[in-house]
Amino acid sequence: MAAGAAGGGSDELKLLGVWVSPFVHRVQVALHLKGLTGYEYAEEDLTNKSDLLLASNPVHTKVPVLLHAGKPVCESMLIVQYLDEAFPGSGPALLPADPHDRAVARFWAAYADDQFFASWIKAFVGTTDEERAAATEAAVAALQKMEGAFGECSKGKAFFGGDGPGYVDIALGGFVAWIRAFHAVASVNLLDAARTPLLAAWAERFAALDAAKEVIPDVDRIAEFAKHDLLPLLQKLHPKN
Ligand SMILES: N[C@@H](CCC(=O)N[C@@H](CS)C(=O)NCC(=O)O)C(=O)O
Repeated sequence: MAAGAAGGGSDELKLLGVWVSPFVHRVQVALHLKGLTGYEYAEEDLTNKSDLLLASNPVHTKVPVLLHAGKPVCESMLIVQYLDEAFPGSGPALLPADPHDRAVARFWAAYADDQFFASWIKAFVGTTDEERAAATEAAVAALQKMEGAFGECSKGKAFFGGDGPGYVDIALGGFVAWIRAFHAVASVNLLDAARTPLLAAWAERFAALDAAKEVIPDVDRIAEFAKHDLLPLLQKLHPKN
């Protein structure tokens, strides 16, 4: 996929992913923003992982993995940082230049995973209504904190990264299509404009980016996956949970 003009050494890039993964979408959006669109994409079957995935990410055996000239980089947000460092001349910098702003951006990107996503996933996999409701509430509370972060990071501009999307936009933006799919499937709008007006407007802007439109699949397709395939897949991958 994603043929197009190979920019700055992107012909040496290979991405191992699955089409529906928000973590893979982060990397695809970052590659697009950097103009590194000539990479090779390999779709994984998580129930039958390729030897390349197992060898490239032996610790977690998860996607995304980015191979650059054959050398693997694992973990979506570490891959985004790597792209900034390995391809400084390609596209805009995704992390801020100022060291303190960078630290703040890394803090909120980690928060999106450790607080927002970690709570929200239980709204999908929770076994009781109470568990799922508590998880949804915790996910909303995390987004309310990120509403405050938006003001701090954007300094009144359109994105966490300022005038254009950056590191935190990619971190949270990777989840926007899934948040919309969750709305469709569970009838819960996590990005309600009454509760988090800045983030609700930001999500519209993020979803309208070419980089997002070109790499992130339709919400309906993700919603179908969430409805029918997510739990069986997770049970197959992690039978003891
Ligand atoms: N923290 C990782 C999370 C990646 C992740 O959870 N990937 C899932 C797909 S969405 C996966 O590969 N799961 C395979 C497994 O659990 O065995 C990142 O940011 O890259």
